[in-house]
This record gives sequence, C-alpha cells and structure tokens, in this order.
Amino acid sequence: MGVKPQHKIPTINLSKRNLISSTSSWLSTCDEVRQALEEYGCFVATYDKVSPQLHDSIFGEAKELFDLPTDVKMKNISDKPYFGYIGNHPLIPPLHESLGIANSTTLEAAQSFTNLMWPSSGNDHFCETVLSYARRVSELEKMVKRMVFESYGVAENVHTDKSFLTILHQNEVNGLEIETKDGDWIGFEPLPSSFLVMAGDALLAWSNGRIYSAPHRVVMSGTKPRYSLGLFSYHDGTIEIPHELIDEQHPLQFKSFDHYGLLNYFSTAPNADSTAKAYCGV
Ligand SMILES: O=C(O)CCC(=O)C(=O)O
Ligand SMILES: [Fe+2]
Repeated sequence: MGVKPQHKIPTINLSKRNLISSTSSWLSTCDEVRQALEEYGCFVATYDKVSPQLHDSIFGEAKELFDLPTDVKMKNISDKPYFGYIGNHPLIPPLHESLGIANSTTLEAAQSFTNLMWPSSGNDHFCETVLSYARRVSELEKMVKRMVFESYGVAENVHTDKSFLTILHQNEVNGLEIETKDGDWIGFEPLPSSFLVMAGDALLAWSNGRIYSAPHRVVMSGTKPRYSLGLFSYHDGTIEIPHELIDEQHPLQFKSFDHYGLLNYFSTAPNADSTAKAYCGV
C-alpha cells in the first residue's frame, strides 16, 4: 500500500487575479476545487497572497516561538481541546509540539498571545507577522468554502443587512443565528411579542463604526415551515456622519454616502468583507 505513482495531489491555482465571483474562470475553479475534495479530500493551493518574505518571516517566528522554555509555552491554555500547548502528549507522536492561537485574525488575540509568550520584552514583529499571515490564510479558507458552496449550488447565507435598521418578526420555528464579535453564533428564540431589531451596514457607517452590523444566517433543522417578516429601512438622499460621533478617540472612518448607492455597490461586489468599508470607508 505504498504511494501509487499515477496518483498526484491535484494542484489548483488560487492566485489568479481573475478569480472574481461569477466569471467563467471563477466558476470553473469552483468545480475543480469540489472535484479535488470529492476525489482526494485535499488539493495543493497555489496562493500568492503569502509572499516569499512573509513565508520566511512566519517560519522564523515559529522557530523563535518553539525555542521558548517549555514552562512559558505551557502558559498557553485553552478550554478547547488541542487549542492550547501540546507537548509530550500520550496520543501524539513523541517530539511533537503545538501551540494554538484562537481567533488569530484579530489584533487582540494576536497581541494577547504575544504578551503571554513574551511578557516582559514584548515582540511586535511576532505579533504583526502572525496577524498578517493568519489573515491571508483565513482569506484562502473563506474563498475555498465559498467555492465549495457555490459549486454545489448551496447558498451560504451569512450576510450583514445593507439597511439602516432591520426588524424581524417570525413564527415559533427557530433558525436565525447572529455572529458575535468573537465569532460565536447565538440563536434567536422568537416569542410572539419579540421583534429582533438589528443594525445594518448603513447604521454602522452612520455611527462612524460604533455600531456593530452583525453577520447572521438561517440554519434550518426539522420540517416545520419557518416564516419571517422583515422590515428593512432605507434612507433617500445622502447620509452624513454626525460630527458628534467624530472625535480624537473616534476619527472619521466613513465618508457621507448614498444609501441606495451602498445597496447597488453590494449587488456588484457581494463578497467584500465589509460593504460599508469598501463603499464609503475613509
Ligand atoms: O429569515 C430570517 O429571519 C432572516 C432573513 C434575513 O436575514 C434577511 O432577509 O436579510
Ligand atoms: Fe439579513
């Protein structure tokens, strides 16, 4: 049962500049990705967003990290199994060590891990490198997930609303979930008298970034039909960012914007990480 020479892990180029949703190149790459995962369970992604410099930096940082004394590395604990420090674990081959950094795409998580490992001297270079690397690899993960969903024609319905406010009122069947800032999902449990009032991207921009426009999705189980009534508010004309919401702690993050312009922009660029930032961010 050795390695059969005629089999090769498929390689897929995910660096291409023309990997833009809905183009023929995007759609054919979605199919390539799905086929590779169905057949081999894996593929090699060629991905140029991690530059050769970043590649060298992250492996340099990894060496420096694992060269720290064991008692320092052991301070990385987590309530999730395998997320903390692993060394000399009975179920894991000897000489294996690992350190997990949960939510490593956020500055807070990268900083707190760095401070834990280098409490007295700090290590800005490590923190910046981890953050930059994690964000780029996370983009790759998001892109592959979207490709698999699209190739099967399954709508991945995670989104933020483009409204100013959304008010949802639904029957007794659960399903709506809201993503917290930490990336956890919390379910909405409707009652006849409860209305879910939710901020949209226009309110996020108007508030100069103070208000959180929560990503949300609907996850259905069971066969009972679910009905949801929604009011989505939109404003005619230009929305200005109130000067009361701009100060030293909150420098201007958004330009004044046309609300329907934001909606139109979303229809042409539905995959932007943040529609408000991409459309009217400073
Ligand atoms: O079905 C729901 O309750 C949510 C629908 C929704 O998020 C939307 O239409 O923007
Ligand atoms: Fe929504």
